[in-house]
This record gives sequence, C-alpha cells and structure tokens, in this order.
Amino acid sequence: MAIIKTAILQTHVYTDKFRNITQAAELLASPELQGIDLAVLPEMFCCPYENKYFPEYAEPERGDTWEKCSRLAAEYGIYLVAGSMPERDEAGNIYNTSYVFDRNGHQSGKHRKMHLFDIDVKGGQYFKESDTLTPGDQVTVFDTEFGKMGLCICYDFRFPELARLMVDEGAQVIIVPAAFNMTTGPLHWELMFRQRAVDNQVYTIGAAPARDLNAGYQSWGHSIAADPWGKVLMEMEEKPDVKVVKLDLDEVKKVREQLPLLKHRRGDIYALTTFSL
Ligand SMILES: NC(=O)CCC(=O)C(=O)O
Repeated sequence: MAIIKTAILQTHVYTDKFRNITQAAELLASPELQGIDLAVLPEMFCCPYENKYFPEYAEPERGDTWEKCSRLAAEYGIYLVAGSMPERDEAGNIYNTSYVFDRNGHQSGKHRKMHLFDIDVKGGQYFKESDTLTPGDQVTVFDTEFGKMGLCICYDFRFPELARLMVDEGAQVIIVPAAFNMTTGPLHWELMFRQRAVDNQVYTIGAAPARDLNAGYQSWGHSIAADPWGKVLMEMEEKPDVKVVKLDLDEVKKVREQLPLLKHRRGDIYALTTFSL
C-alpha cells in the first residue's frame, strides 16, 4: 500500500520575501505536520503575484530562497514542492519556476511555467505575465519513492495536452502550485482539478496563496485535492490554512483497472503528440 501523506499549505504572501519562508518553516515545524511525506506550497509563495515584483524578487537557481527550501526538505525529511518563485537565468530572463526537493534536500525536479497567463476578461481579470516572464518549454515529471509525479504551474493546468503528456510519462499524481483569480476561480478552479483527475485517473493537488484583499491580485485560494475518480477530497476556503490529505496510489491502480480509459485510447486514430498550431 502506497499512502502519501501530503500537506497543502495555503499561505499568506507577505511583501517581505523571507517572512514567507519563515512562515513555511513554522508551518512545517507544527505538530500536525510531523510524519508527512510531501508538502506543497503555492505559486509565487514568496513574491506578491504582480509583474512589478517579479524582477525585484527574482533569484538564480540555488539562490537564497532555493537554499532555504532545500534545507527545509532535508530538515523534515520530506519531498517539498516549493510552490513557485521568480527565477533569473544567466541571460537575465525571468521564469515562474517551481523547484522540487527530495527527502535529502536535493533538487529532484524543476518546472518553468510553460503557458504564460496573459488574459483580458472584459469587466474582470487582466494579467499579462509575458510583460516580465519568459515561458519554459519542458514537461516536468519527477521521481519519488512512491512513483512519478507531474508538476505544472497554474495556467499550465488549463491545457489538457500537458497533463496527458505527464501521465504518458508515468505520473500518478499531478501537483499544481497555482493562484487563480476572482473572475475565473469560482467557475473553473474546482472543475479543472476534477476534470484533469477524471480524464487522467490521477490525484490532482492545487496549492494557492490565501486571499489578501490589500494585494494587487486577489487569489481565489481554495487549495484543493481531487482523487482519480474526480471526487474532491479537500477544498479550503480563501483564508490561510493547512490540510493534510492521504493519497493512496492503489486507488490509481484500481481506477485504471476498473475503468481502463488510458488503455482504451485509440492512439491509432488520434495521435496525442506535441503539435504545432
Ligand atoms: N497565475 C495564473 O496562472 C492564474 C491562472 C488563472 O487564474 C486562470 O484562470 O487560468
């Protein structure tokens, strides 16, 4: 039986970068989180989600924030999906990047958001990540002692092709640091996590920042876990919160055996490979 005790941390995002890391450290030290296997932080957990902050808060890989997250993973002997943070490469490009650390604090995964969040909904949410960010171009699946997990960031998860590529690479859980907004969140957030879970027969995990009414961008919050049947195991409200969910990978196996969607695909007719538009 492979049960993964997974903590989802819906944290407040402070403008003081290091307060955000201290907050994560304090939560990981709390008695309720002892014995967990995996912890997941939100998208931009250490940087307010606004274009003006991304260049200012950006750090290279192995920078201070990376280092502190690596130490936390090693200290608590957990897998840590360190939400996401702005990463600056040597050429000066900035990415929205999620690092994964294993139980020894070694980096075991890295995903650069591939689909930049550029939307303009009349009377609703406007955002243009491409004003400051550069997109990544790699599908990310990382290894754990439990099996493979897929990783993408927020808007990435809207693209079903990406989730399917992760599943084709063996993912049984898809983890999504995310920060949906007040326009799309109410209608699409839960639906998306349930739908990707059903289509791909995986657990889906979304970790969002808590809503801050004083922030420039209002996060929908509602961090969530759905099982491979599409059932919501846990969904938070908008305030800071931490919940532990148990992911049973035998369930993935059972669902895939009893309702063999992945086997019944007609790959001879529809080739789900990367395509150009
Ligand atoms: N940070 C994001 O990518 C937000 C995505 C979002 O809100 C959406 O509707 O998609």
